[in-house]
Amino acid sequence: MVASSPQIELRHVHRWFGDTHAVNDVSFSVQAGEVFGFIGPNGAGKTTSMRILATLDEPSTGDALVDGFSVVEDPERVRRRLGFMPDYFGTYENVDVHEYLDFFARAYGLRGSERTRALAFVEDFTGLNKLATKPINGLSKGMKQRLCLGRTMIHDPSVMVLDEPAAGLDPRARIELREMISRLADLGKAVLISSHILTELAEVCHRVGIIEQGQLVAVGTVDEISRKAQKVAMIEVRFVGDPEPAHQWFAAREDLHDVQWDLKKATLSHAGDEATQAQLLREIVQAGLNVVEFRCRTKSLEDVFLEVTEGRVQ
Ligand SMILES: Nc1ncnc2c1ncn2[C@@H]1O[C@H](COP(=O)(O)OP(=O)(O)OP(=O)(O)O)[C@@H](O)[C@H]1O
Repeated sequence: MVASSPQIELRHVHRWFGDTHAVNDVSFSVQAGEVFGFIGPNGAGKTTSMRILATLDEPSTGDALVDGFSVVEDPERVRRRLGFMPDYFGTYENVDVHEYLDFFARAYGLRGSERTRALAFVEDFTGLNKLATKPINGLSKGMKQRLCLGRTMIHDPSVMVLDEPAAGLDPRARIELREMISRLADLGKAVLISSHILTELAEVCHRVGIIEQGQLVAVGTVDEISRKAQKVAMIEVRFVGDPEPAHQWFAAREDLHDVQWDLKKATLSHAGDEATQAQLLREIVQAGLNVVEFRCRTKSLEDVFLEVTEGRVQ
Protein backbone atom coordinates (compact mmCIF):
# COMPACT_ATOMS: atom_id res chain seq x y z
CA MET A 1 0.00 0.00 0.00
CA VAL A 2 1.32 3.47 -0.92
CA ALA A 3 1.40 5.77 2.12
CA SER A 4 0.49 9.43 1.56
CA SER A 5 -2.02 12.05 2.64
CA PRO A 6 -5.65 10.91 2.55
CA GLN A 7 -7.31 10.97 -0.85
CA ILE A 8 -10.75 10.58 0.67
CA GLU A 9 -11.70 12.39 3.84
CA LEU A 10 -15.14 12.68 5.39
CA ARG A 11 -15.36 15.31 8.12
CA HIS A 12 -18.35 15.13 10.44
CA VAL A 13 -20.79 14.56 7.60
CA HIS A 14 -24.48 14.75 8.46
CA ARG A 15 -27.38 14.27 6.05
CA TRP A 16 -31.00 14.66 7.02
CA PHE A 17 -33.96 13.70 4.82
CA GLY A 18 -36.84 15.31 6.73
CA ASP A 19 -36.81 13.52 10.09
CA THR A 20 -34.46 10.77 8.87
CA HIS A 21 -30.88 11.23 10.03
CA ALA A 22 -29.42 9.15 7.17
CA VAL A 23 -25.78 10.06 7.88
CA ASN A 24 -24.91 11.01 11.47
CA ASP A 25 -21.49 12.58 12.09
CA VAL A 26 -19.48 10.26 9.85
CA SER A 27 -15.72 10.89 9.67
CA PHE A 28 -13.04 8.67 8.15
CA SER A 29 -10.25 8.84 5.61
CA VAL A 30 -8.81 6.58 2.92
CA GLN A 31 -5.20 6.77 1.70
CA ALA A 32 -3.81 6.33 -1.80
CA GLY A 33 -3.44 2.62 -2.53
CA GLU A 34 -5.90 1.65 0.20
CA VAL A 35 -9.15 -0.32 -0.15
CA PHE A 36 -11.66 0.71 2.51
CA GLY A 37 -14.78 -1.39 3.01
CA PHE A 38 -17.98 0.34 4.02
CA ILE A 39 -20.13 -2.28 5.71
CA GLY A 40 -23.69 -1.92 6.90
CA PRO A 41 -27.19 -3.32 6.55
CA ASN A 42 -29.84 -1.90 4.22
CA GLY A 43 -30.65 1.72 4.98
CA ALA A 44 -27.50 2.28 7.11
CA GLY A 45 -26.40 5.32 5.09
CA LYS A 46 -23.74 3.86 2.78
CA THR A 47 -25.20 5.02 -0.53
CA THR A 48 -26.00 8.47 0.85
CA SER A 49 -22.39 8.91 2.08
CA MET A 50 -21.05 7.71 -1.27
CA ARG A 51 -23.37 9.98 -3.25
CA ILE A 52 -22.15 12.93 -1.18
CA LEU A 53 -18.55 12.02 -2.01
CA ALA A 54 -19.46 11.73 -5.68
CA THR A 55 -21.10 15.21 -5.57
CA LEU A 56 -24.51 13.75 -6.43
CA ASP A 57 -25.86 14.98 -3.09
CA GLU A 58 -24.71 17.52 -0.51
CA PRO A 59 -24.11 17.12 3.22
CA SER A 60 -26.56 18.94 5.50
CA THR A 61 -23.49 19.87 7.56
CA GLY A 62 -19.86 18.75 7.48
CA ASP A 63 -17.70 18.26 4.42
CA ALA A 64 -16.03 15.58 2.34
CA LEU A 65 -12.70 16.03 0.54
CA VAL A 66 -11.34 14.23 -2.52
CA ASP A 67 -7.63 14.80 -3.11
CA GLY A 68 -8.00 17.77 -0.75
CA PHE A 69 -10.88 19.36 -2.71
CA SER A 70 -14.21 19.95 -0.99
CA VAL A 71 -17.37 18.43 -2.46
CA VAL A 72 -19.22 21.56 -1.33
CA GLU A 73 -16.75 24.24 -2.45
CA ASP A 74 -15.13 22.55 -5.45
CA PRO A 75 -17.44 19.87 -6.92
CA GLU A 76 -16.00 20.23 -10.45
CA ARG A 77 -12.46 19.40 -9.33
CA VAL A 78 -13.81 16.51 -7.25
CA ARG A 79 -15.62 15.04 -10.27
CA ARG A 80 -12.44 15.01 -12.34
CA ARG A 81 -10.61 13.06 -9.64
CA LEU A 82 -13.32 10.58 -8.69
CA GLY A 83 -15.05 7.65 -10.38
CA PHE A 84 -18.40 6.54 -8.95
CA MET A 85 -19.89 3.15 -9.75
CA PRO A 86 -23.57 3.07 -8.73
CA ASP A 87 -25.38 -0.08 -7.65
CA TYR A 88 -27.44 -0.24 -10.84
CA PHE A 89 -26.66 -0.57 -14.54
CA GLY A 90 -29.10 0.90 -17.07
CA THR A 91 -30.15 -0.84 -20.26
CA TYR A 92 -28.67 0.28 -23.54
CA GLU A 93 -29.97 -0.72 -26.97
CA ASN A 94 -27.65 -1.18 -29.96
CA VAL A 95 -24.45 -0.16 -28.20
CA ASP A 96 -21.36 -2.33 -28.09
CA VAL A 97 -18.68 -2.46 -25.38
CA HIS A 98 -16.22 -0.21 -27.19
CA GLU A 99 -18.85 2.37 -28.17
CA TYR A 100 -20.11 2.51 -24.58
CA LEU A 101 -16.65 3.17 -23.12
CA ASP A 102 -15.86 5.60 -25.94
CA PHE A 103 -19.01 7.56 -25.09
CA PHE A 104 -17.86 8.03 -21.48
CA ALA A 105 -14.30 8.83 -22.56
CA ARG A 106 -15.68 11.63 -24.77
CA ALA A 107 -17.99 12.81 -21.98
CA TYR A 108 -14.90 13.24 -19.78
CA GLY A 109 -13.31 15.33 -22.51
CA LEU A 110 -10.65 12.83 -23.61
CA ARG A 111 -9.52 13.51 -27.18
CA GLY A 112 -7.35 11.91 -29.88
CA SER A 113 -4.49 9.67 -28.77
CA GLU A 114 -5.28 10.31 -25.10
CA ARG A 115 -8.73 8.75 -25.63
CA THR A 116 -7.30 5.85 -27.65
CA ARG A 117 -4.78 5.12 -24.88
CA ALA A 118 -7.42 5.36 -22.14
CA LEU A 119 -9.76 2.97 -23.98
CA ALA A 120 -6.99 0.46 -24.65
CA PHE A 121 -5.86 0.56 -21.01
CA VAL A 122 -9.36 0.12 -19.59
CA GLU A 123 -10.36 -2.63 -22.05
CA ASP A 124 -7.16 -4.47 -21.19
CA PHE A 125 -7.51 -3.91 -17.42
CA THR A 126 -11.08 -5.22 -17.36
CA GLY A 127 -10.40 -8.02 -19.84
CA LEU A 128 -13.08 -6.62 -22.16
CA ASN A 129 -10.77 -6.23 -25.15
CA LYS A 130 -11.95 -9.55 -26.61
CA LEU A 131 -15.58 -8.41 -26.29
CA ALA A 132 -15.14 -4.90 -27.75
CA THR A 133 -17.73 -5.39 -30.50
CA LYS A 134 -20.26 -7.31 -28.41
CA PRO A 135 -23.64 -5.58 -27.79
CA ILE A 136 -23.78 -4.75 -24.08
CA ASN A 137 -27.32 -5.98 -23.60
CA GLY A 138 -26.02 -9.48 -24.37
CA LEU A 139 -23.32 -9.41 -21.67
CA SER A 140 -23.46 -11.51 -18.51
CA LYS A 141 -23.92 -9.77 -15.15
CA GLY A 142 -20.21 -10.24 -14.41
CA MET A 143 -19.19 -8.72 -17.74
CA LYS A 144 -21.60 -5.79 -17.21
CA GLN A 145 -19.93 -5.13 -13.85
CA ARG A 146 -16.54 -5.13 -15.58
CA LEU A 147 -17.89 -2.66 -18.11
CA CYS A 148 -19.32 -0.47 -15.36
CA LEU A 149 -15.95 -0.53 -13.59
CA GLY A 150 -14.25 0.34 -16.89
CA ARG A 151 -16.54 3.31 -17.37
CA THR A 152 -15.82 4.42 -13.78
CA MET A 153 -12.06 4.46 -14.35
CA ILE A 154 -11.93 5.77 -17.93
CA HIS A 155 -10.71 9.26 -16.85
CA ASP A 156 -8.02 7.72 -14.58
CA PRO A 157 -9.46 9.00 -11.29
CA SER A 158 -7.32 8.83 -8.14
CA VAL A 159 -10.39 7.91 -6.08
CA MET A 160 -12.89 5.15 -6.89
CA VAL A 161 -16.19 4.76 -5.05
CA LEU A 162 -17.96 1.47 -5.75
CA ASP A 163 -21.49 0.96 -4.39
CA GLU A 164 -22.25 -2.75 -3.83
CA PRO A 165 -20.19 -3.89 -6.85
CA ALA A 166 -20.37 -7.57 -5.89
CA ALA A 167 -24.15 -7.73 -5.54
CA GLY A 168 -25.67 -10.43 -7.72
CA LEU A 169 -22.35 -11.80 -9.00
CA ASP A 170 -21.63 -15.52 -9.07
CA PRO A 171 -18.65 -16.75 -6.98
CA ARG A 172 -16.23 -16.77 -9.89
CA ALA A 173 -17.16 -13.23 -10.99
CA ARG A 174 -16.77 -12.11 -7.36
CA ILE A 175 -13.25 -13.48 -7.18
CA GLU A 176 -12.41 -11.74 -10.45
CA LEU A 177 -13.88 -8.48 -9.13
CA ARG A 178 -11.82 -8.74 -5.93
CA GLU A 179 -8.74 -9.26 -8.02
CA MET A 180 -9.49 -6.14 -10.10
CA ILE A 181 -10.09 -4.08 -6.94
CA SER A 182 -6.70 -5.14 -5.58
CA ARG A 183 -5.10 -4.10 -8.85
CA LEU A 184 -6.79 -0.67 -8.61
CA ALA A 185 -5.13 -0.23 -5.20
CA ASP A 186 -1.81 -1.35 -6.70
CA LEU A 187 -2.21 1.48 -9.22
CA GLY A 188 -2.27 3.86 -6.21
CA LYS A 189 -5.99 4.60 -6.24
CA ALA A 190 -7.97 5.06 -3.03
CA VAL A 191 -10.94 2.68 -3.24
CA LEU A 192 -14.11 2.93 -1.16
CA ILE A 193 -16.34 -0.11 -1.61
CA SER A 194 -19.65 -0.86 0.08
CA SER A 195 -21.32 -4.14 0.81
CA HIS A 196 -23.67 -5.87 3.16
CA ILE A 197 -22.27 -9.24 2.12
CA LEU A 198 -19.62 -8.96 4.77
CA THR A 199 -17.35 -11.89 4.18
CA GLU A 200 -16.59 -10.89 0.61
CA LEU A 201 -14.83 -7.73 1.83
CA ALA A 202 -12.52 -9.31 4.41
CA GLU A 203 -9.88 -10.38 1.90
CA VAL A 204 -9.77 -7.34 -0.31
CA CYS A 205 -10.01 -4.49 2.25
CA HIS A 206 -7.08 -3.01 4.14
CA ARG A 207 -9.57 -1.48 6.62
CA VAL A 208 -13.31 -1.52 7.09
CA GLY A 209 -15.82 0.88 8.62
CA ILE A 210 -19.05 -0.47 10.05
CA ILE A 211 -22.01 1.86 9.66
CA GLU A 212 -25.31 1.41 11.44
CA GLN A 213 -28.28 3.78 11.44
CA GLY A 214 -26.11 6.52 9.91
CA GLN A 215 -23.33 6.20 12.49
CA LEU A 216 -19.88 4.73 12.07
CA VAL A 217 -19.66 2.31 14.98
CA ALA A 218 -16.20 0.85 14.30
CA VAL A 219 -13.22 1.52 12.02
CA GLY A 220 -10.06 -0.56 11.68
CA THR A 221 -8.60 -3.65 10.12
CA VAL A 222 -10.82 -6.71 10.26
CA ASP A 223 -8.44 -8.12 12.90
CA GLU A 224 -8.55 -4.98 15.04
CA ILE A 225 -12.32 -4.87 15.01
CA SER A 226 -12.47 -8.58 15.62
CA ARG A 227 -10.19 -8.26 18.67
CA LYS A 228 -12.29 -5.42 20.10
CA ALA A 229 -15.50 -7.34 19.58
CA GLN A 230 -14.09 -10.58 20.92
CA LYS A 231 -15.19 -10.91 24.53
CA VAL A 232 -15.08 -14.70 24.63
CA ALA A 233 -12.86 -16.88 22.45
CA MET A 234 -13.86 -20.37 21.34
CA ILE A 235 -11.05 -22.83 21.95
CA GLU A 236 -10.78 -26.32 20.47
CA VAL A 237 -8.40 -28.86 22.01
CA ARG A 238 -7.87 -32.30 20.49
CA PHE A 239 -6.16 -35.22 22.19
CA VAL A 240 -4.74 -38.58 21.07
CA GLY A 241 -4.97 -41.86 22.94
CA ASP A 242 -7.31 -42.38 25.90
CA PRO A 243 -9.30 -39.15 26.37
CA GLU A 244 -10.37 -40.05 29.94
CA PRO A 245 -7.54 -38.17 31.76
CA ALA A 246 -8.40 -35.08 29.72
CA HIS A 247 -12.12 -35.48 30.56
CA GLN A 248 -11.25 -35.62 34.27
CA TRP A 249 -8.80 -32.72 34.11
CA PHE A 250 -11.35 -30.44 32.40
CA ALA A 251 -14.14 -31.55 34.75
CA ALA A 252 -11.98 -30.55 37.75
CA ARG A 253 -11.32 -27.05 36.34
CA GLU A 254 -14.07 -24.79 37.65
CA ASP A 255 -12.76 -21.79 35.72
CA LEU A 256 -13.37 -23.42 32.31
CA HIS A 257 -16.95 -23.09 31.18
CA ASP A 258 -19.19 -24.78 28.62
CA VAL A 259 -16.79 -27.62 27.85
CA GLN A 260 -18.34 -29.77 25.11
CA TRP A 261 -16.80 -33.11 24.15
CA ASP A 262 -16.88 -34.71 20.73
CA LEU A 263 -14.95 -37.97 21.17
CA LYS A 264 -11.40 -36.71 21.72
CA LYS A 265 -12.02 -33.05 21.01
CA ALA A 266 -13.04 -30.49 23.65
CA THR A 267 -14.62 -27.18 22.68
CA LEU A 268 -14.88 -24.49 25.31
CA SER A 269 -15.51 -20.78 25.66
CA HIS A 270 -12.71 -18.87 27.34
CA ALA A 271 -12.83 -15.28 28.54
CA GLY A 272 -9.38 -13.81 28.23
CA ASP A 273 -6.71 -12.65 25.86
CA GLU A 274 -3.96 -14.45 23.93
CA ALA A 275 -1.71 -14.54 27.01
CA THR A 276 -4.28 -16.46 29.08
CA GLN A 277 -4.90 -18.79 26.14
CA ALA A 278 -1.16 -19.54 26.01
CA GLN A 279 -1.21 -20.16 29.79
CA LEU A 280 -4.06 -22.66 29.37
CA LEU A 281 -2.09 -24.55 26.71
CA ARG A 282 0.97 -24.65 29.00
CA GLU A 283 -1.15 -26.09 31.83
CA ILE A 284 -2.61 -28.79 29.57
CA VAL A 285 0.89 -29.83 28.47
CA GLN A 286 2.24 -29.70 32.05
CA ALA A 287 -0.65 -31.96 33.16
CA GLY A 288 0.81 -34.58 30.82
CA LEU A 289 -2.26 -34.74 28.57
CA ASN A 290 -1.65 -35.89 25.00
CA VAL A 291 -2.70 -32.72 23.19
CA VAL A 292 -2.20 -32.66 19.39
CA GLU A 293 -4.22 -29.60 18.47
CA PHE A 294 -5.04 -26.34 20.25
CA ARG A 295 -7.00 -23.85 18.20
CA CYS A 296 -8.56 -20.49 19.10
CA ARG A 297 -11.38 -20.00 16.66
CA THR A 298 -11.27 -16.51 15.12
CA LYS A 299 -14.60 -15.02 14.35
CA SER A 300 -15.91 -14.43 10.88
CA LEU A 301 -16.50 -10.88 9.75
CA GLU A 302 -20.20 -11.70 9.98
CA ASP A 303 -19.89 -12.51 13.72
CA VAL A 304 -17.86 -9.36 14.32
CA PHE A 305 -20.41 -7.24 12.52
CA LEU A 306 -23.25 -8.65 14.61
CA GLU A 307 -21.34 -8.02 17.85
CA VAL A 308 -20.22 -4.53 16.96
CA THR A 309 -23.72 -3.48 15.98
CA GLU A 310 -25.31 -5.39 18.87
CA GLY A 311 -28.40 -3.69 20.17
CA ARG A 312 -28.33 -1.02 17.53
CA VAL A 313 -30.13 -2.87 14.76
CA GLN A 314 -33.37 -1.17 13.73
N1 LIG B 1 -33.66 10.77 -1.28
C1 LIG B 1 -34.05 10.31 -0.08
N2 LIG B 1 -35.16 10.78 0.51
C2 LIG B 1 -35.57 10.35 1.73
N3 LIG B 1 -34.91 9.41 2.44
C3 LIG B 1 -33.80 8.88 1.91
C4 LIG B 1 -33.30 9.30 0.61
N4 LIG B 1 -32.18 8.61 0.33
C5 LIG B 1 -31.96 7.79 1.40
N5 LIG B 1 -32.93 7.96 2.33
C6 LIG B 1 -33.00 7.26 3.62
O1 LIG B 1 -31.76 7.40 4.26
C7 LIG B 1 -31.40 6.21 4.94
C8 LIG B 1 -30.06 5.70 4.42
O2 LIG B 1 -30.23 5.20 3.10
P1 LIG B 1 -29.00 4.70 2.18
O3 LIG B 1 -29.56 4.38 0.84
O4 LIG B 1 -27.90 5.67 2.26
O5 LIG B 1 -28.59 3.36 2.93
P2 LIG B 1 -27.66 2.18 2.43
O6 LIG B 1 -26.78 1.83 3.59
O7 LIG B 1 -26.99 2.53 1.17
O8 LIG B 1 -28.69 1.02 2.20
P3 LIG B 1 -28.81 -0.03 0.95
O9 LIG B 1 -27.80 -1.09 1.21
O10 LIG B 1 -30.21 -0.51 1.09
O11 LIG B 1 -28.57 0.74 -0.30
C9 LIG B 1 -32.55 5.24 4.74
O12 LIG B 1 -33.41 5.34 5.86
C10 LIG B 1 -33.22 5.77 3.49
O13 LIG B 1 -34.59 5.44 3.48
